[in-house]
Amino acid sequence: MNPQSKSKEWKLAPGQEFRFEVSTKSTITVKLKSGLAEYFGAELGTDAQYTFSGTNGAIFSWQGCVLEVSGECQSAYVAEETPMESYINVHMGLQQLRVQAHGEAEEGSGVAPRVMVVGPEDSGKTSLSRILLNYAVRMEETPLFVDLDPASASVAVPGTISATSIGKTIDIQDGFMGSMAVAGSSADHQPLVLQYGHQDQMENPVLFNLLVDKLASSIDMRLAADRQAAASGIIVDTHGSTDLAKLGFLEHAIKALGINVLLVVGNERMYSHFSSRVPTQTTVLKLAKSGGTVDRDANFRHQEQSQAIKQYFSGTTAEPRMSFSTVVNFADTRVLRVGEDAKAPSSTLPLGETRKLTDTSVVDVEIDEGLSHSVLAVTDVPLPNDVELLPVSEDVVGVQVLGFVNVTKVDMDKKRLTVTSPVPGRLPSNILLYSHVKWMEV
Ligand SMILES: Nc1ncnc2c1ncn2[C@@H]1O[C@H](COP(=O)(O)OP(=O)(O)OP(=O)(O)O)[C@@H](O)[C@H]1O
Repeated sequence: MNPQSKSKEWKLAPGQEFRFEVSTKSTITVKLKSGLAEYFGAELGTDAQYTFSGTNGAIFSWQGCVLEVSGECQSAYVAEETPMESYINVHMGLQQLRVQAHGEAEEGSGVAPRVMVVGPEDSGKTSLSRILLNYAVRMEETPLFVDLDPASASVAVPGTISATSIGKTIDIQDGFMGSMAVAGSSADHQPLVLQYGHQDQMENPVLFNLLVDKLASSIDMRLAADRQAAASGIIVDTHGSTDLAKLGFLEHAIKALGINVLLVVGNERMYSHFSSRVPTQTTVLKLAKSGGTVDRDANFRHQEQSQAIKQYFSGTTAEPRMSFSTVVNFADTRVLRVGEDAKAPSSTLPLGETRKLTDTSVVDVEIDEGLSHSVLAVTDVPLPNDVELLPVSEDVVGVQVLGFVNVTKVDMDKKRLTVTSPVPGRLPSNILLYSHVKWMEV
């Protein structure tokens, strides 16, 4: 531990990095006094000051700089060794592909980089994705960020997968969600978000892979309509695991998303595994893990997830947002869930009835207190003419999510639900998609 309570100057020589850990109970402020520096690839402004709380981070300088840091860090030090040279080399290789793809975009024949970052937990995959996206944006590219990690969804709430066009560097303080808040409501920049409803792919592997396929075809459609954006390529962040059972999800996604560059961070075994399994057109590169990455325990991860959901409903430090309460009658609302009852043992079925449900069947969720604090997805799925019928699974599975609501009250006497939403007014549809993710404002 190296507690830093007072304001202190940190001098970085070229190629050095200031690493810090700040608990959720304290806040630090960082100012760039002189020179140039970047936070996971996004340049720090000279007049700006940045605050961090409940975060581990690193400020790197290619040219050298002086930083002024005030507040208490759990740990703070300057590192001389970083993998940034190898990361910028990867960026330059990707940028060459983009330049060729832009040149050929008119004919539509350029092969843009479709990059996936894989590796163990806490190996720095999200940080590397962020660096590569920021470097691309600084070259005036508009890459698509694809987040396939439902446990620590960066762009939306946990339990989802998404694809987002990155048109400006990722917000230094507030991360991907901060960038989303600023991106506003321009349709082309709206993230494509699909509700999975679990944080672990193993909960419903069939559904997870199906959602990846649906996301991949939505991405293809979006990029087919914008060849310049297509030439900027995609960068895919993934869940961290070396578990063989989970590598199959990555192999599936590599094929579905047409990945042509696979970056394996900090794991020889995964590198060897994928080298012999990816399609021939996919280049597999091995990259070192940064010595700065911090192993987060379950408690820290839980706090980060709560923080992400809070950010969704209440905005970011830079752009706080109001949330609005809406009351809906049970009778006017359907909460649908995909697949789970398929796991009920056959013995629980009525005599003579055979199982008809599959992992992607749509089932009604009974509205009762069990829904309290649930984070439900808002859709525009139409209700069938006969209200007794369930919407067909094609309408529900992989449908683009419009937003989320948080169930704050279930009134069983009055048969009413109170939900909060970052958007005022009535819900666009009375069909909500269930998730196991729960959250309560504290
Ligand atoms: N160079 C660095 N210096 C200090 N902290 C860092 C550095 N690189 C990454 N971190 C921190 O280490 C933690 C793990 O990094 P990151 O989230 O990028 O890993 P990951 O592999 O994506 O994790 P996951 O297991 O969730 O997939 C994060 O808190 C991140 O902010």
